[in-house]
Amino acid sequence: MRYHSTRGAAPVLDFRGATLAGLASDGGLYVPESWPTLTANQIADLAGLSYAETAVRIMLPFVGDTLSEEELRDLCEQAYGRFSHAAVTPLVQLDHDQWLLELFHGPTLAFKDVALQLLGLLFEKFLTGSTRRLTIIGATSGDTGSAAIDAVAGREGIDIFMLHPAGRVSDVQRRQMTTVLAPNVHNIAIEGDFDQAQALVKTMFATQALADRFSLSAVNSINWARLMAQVVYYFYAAVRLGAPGKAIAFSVPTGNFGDVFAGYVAARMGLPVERLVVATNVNDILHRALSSGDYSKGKVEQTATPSMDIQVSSNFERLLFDLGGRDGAAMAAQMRGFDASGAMRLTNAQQQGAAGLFASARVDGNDMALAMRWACEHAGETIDPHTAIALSAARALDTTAPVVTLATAHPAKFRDAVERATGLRPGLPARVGDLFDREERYVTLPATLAAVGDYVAAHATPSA
Ligand SMILES: Cc1ncc(COP(=O)(O)O)c(C=O)c1O
Ligand SMILES: N[C@@H](CCOP(=O)(O)O)C(=O)O
Repeated sequence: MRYHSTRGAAPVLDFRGATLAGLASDGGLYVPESWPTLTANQIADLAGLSYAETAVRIMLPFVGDTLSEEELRDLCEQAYGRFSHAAVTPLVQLDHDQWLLELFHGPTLAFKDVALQLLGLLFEKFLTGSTRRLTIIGATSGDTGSAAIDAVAGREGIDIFMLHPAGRVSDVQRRQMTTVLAPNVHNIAIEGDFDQAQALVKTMFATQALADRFSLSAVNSINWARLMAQVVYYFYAAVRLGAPGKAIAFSVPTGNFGDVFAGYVAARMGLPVERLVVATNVNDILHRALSSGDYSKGKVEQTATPSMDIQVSSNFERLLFDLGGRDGAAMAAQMRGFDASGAMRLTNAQQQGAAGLFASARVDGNDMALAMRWACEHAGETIDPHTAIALSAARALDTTAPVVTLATAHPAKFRDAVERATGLRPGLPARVGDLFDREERYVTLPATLAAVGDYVAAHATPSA
């Protein structure tokens, strides 16, 4: 399998190259040259397989010849062996047609572990026997940071620099990052919001002085391997609910558009997906884009769902590229316009293409709290605020298909918000039980390339 940049001007790479590069050198995002498809029989054959084996079947075509099937199986078994639930991503029934897909049974209690546990192992595998070192630069609104740090802490040949917006992540989220004291882990609180952190990461990739000296890589969902691993759970859940004989709808709490784009990939691969609901909080740029074609930035509002306090959704570019006829030059021009003005209009092809599969909803704090209370009172489930945003949208969806809400974080990560809405304060699971007794280490820096770039240059190890 070959990977092309959405902006058409970066080298075409294989899976290993795209994984190690993270972001394409022209500022675009790598996408597979075509979507592999599964027949109805191949989808039916997934029934009863373990999560790790399902992952091998779904990911093998994307990996191409960069790993053998046995090597991929070994990595999947290691990655998903660290989850605390035997089903890895279990389904929980809430109502006759409403389901939760619990994605938070990994080491850091959010859906990011599903992909990042595997990505850490892929980095290690691809670096074995090479003198190349990786300098990973990432931005987090709370969950990617801890999952990425857990996946690479202490690994040979890797330094990780993780930028989070100071004061805008929950205490549990911050401590899950800043109490990891391995020497290759560098936490930076930036004086700004997530969009500024993400923009800084992309600017550092484009800064020659850094790119020439360090082999930069990404752990955010700009890295294709992240999304590839997330496609798996759409198949795993849908097959358990009757696919390929039945179409399933998914409601996805959305910020950077990575998780829901993985659902789009599953649909392109042949999974019968009735609808993908893009559920946003009041930072609703994606809801406006999908409902009216207006993709224009507003100011980032701070909410009880901090991981979704995002206005610029990196992976939306992948969708627009695919729906717009895969024209790299046109995509580059559209993104240049957006970077310059903070706004763009979707083309007719992009808007109509999206309308065939996606629905969207903007859910405010009040409806989020109502959904949390409904889950508690109706089904005895305590859910986190991000999941509640998607559940609220799922319950409003007009469909006869089963609706699966992606439960993206453990409620204990957002204990204050859960308590405010339901009166219940979730306890921290045993695996992170001593979080508040651990020492923290991080620096706080202004959100400028000069400050953060200098810090990275001073603390990273140059690549051989
Ligand atoms: C708990 C939680 N839910 C939802 C999201 C949004 O997912 P995405 O950025 O893939 O759209 C995030 C952040 O990525 C998150 O941490
Ligand atoms: N919500 C994310 C933001 C980064 O998203 P990613 O999926 O692109 O890594 C977070 O929690 O950090």
